Amino acid sequence: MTHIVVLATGGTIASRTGPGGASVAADGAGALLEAAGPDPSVKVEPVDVLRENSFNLTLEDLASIAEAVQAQLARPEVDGIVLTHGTDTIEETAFLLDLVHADDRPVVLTGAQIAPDRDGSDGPRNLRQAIGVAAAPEARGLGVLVAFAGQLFAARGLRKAHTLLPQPFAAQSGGPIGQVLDDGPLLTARPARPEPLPLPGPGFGSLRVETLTLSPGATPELLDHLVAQRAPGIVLAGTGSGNLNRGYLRSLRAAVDAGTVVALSSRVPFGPGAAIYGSGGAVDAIAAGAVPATALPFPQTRILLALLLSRFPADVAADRLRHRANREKGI
Ligand SMILES: NC(=O)C[C@H](N)C(=O)O
Repeated sequence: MTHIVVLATGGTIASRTGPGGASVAADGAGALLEAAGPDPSVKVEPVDVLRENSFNLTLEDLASIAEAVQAQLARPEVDGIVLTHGTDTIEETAFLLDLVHADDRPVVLTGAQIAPDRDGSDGPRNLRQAIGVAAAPEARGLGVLVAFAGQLFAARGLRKAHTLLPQPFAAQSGGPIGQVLDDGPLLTARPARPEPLPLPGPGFGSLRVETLTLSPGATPELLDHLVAQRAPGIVLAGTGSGNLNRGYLRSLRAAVDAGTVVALSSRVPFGPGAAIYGSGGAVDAIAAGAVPATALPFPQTRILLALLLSRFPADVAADRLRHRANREKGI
């Protein structure tokens, strides 16, 4: 019988209302499976990894989740993995798992927008559907996926695009790769996937890789501060297709000279970055030494940069980032 492991990490799918009325992660994998109901065609094994709302997760937690997934994939009897997770940062965890995934067996993330003790909870159905995807032969070889509200997304390019709607997710470019029906996935696309990277290095959990978002009047003082603190990596979420402003350029040059890897991304949720503008825009930022990351959303650019910096010296990490985060290079 197909054997699926369900790893639980918390999130709204596991949250219960506390005495003050606020929702907090509480349920473990066993309770989630009980709520989802039995599927006689699949053997499902519950495993608890963490019990956190995903806004509390650290890079160290993400590394632990990656290790937990690897430990399950090391078991030949396991056919697929489901990971339950808060929706706030599912795009980061799913992407990290996808970057290091070197296996045909599916890893499918899911969660909920409405907690199990609130009216209309979507968790049990999402979990049942995610198990159906993880058990489906056609999901093999697709890497790490997110099954949510009847749709299936590739991890790469995923965005949480709505705070509260039952379907909070969207793809940065394109759309979902299929639907999730109650009897399994209906695929309409196959995600292109680059070669897997090594698992996070020992320093990953404590790496200071920060994101700065550009906006009218934004000053480079926070960038200067991070460089003074010796942050090894910074992601700039520029306006539009990845623009800074004239006042940022000098600090950016100083950051790059100090050995900080600065990735240039965009604060816009959809569409690729592009080097079009001078006068403080992306053309000048790249000339000043920022590494363009045009084909990834900025939260995922940060995860890729942190993973690379945990494994390679800064110059190699910058080079790899350039090759892996730009659509001109294929993916
Ligand atoms: N819907 C959710 O899961 C959101 C929740 N705040 C979390 O990410 O843990």
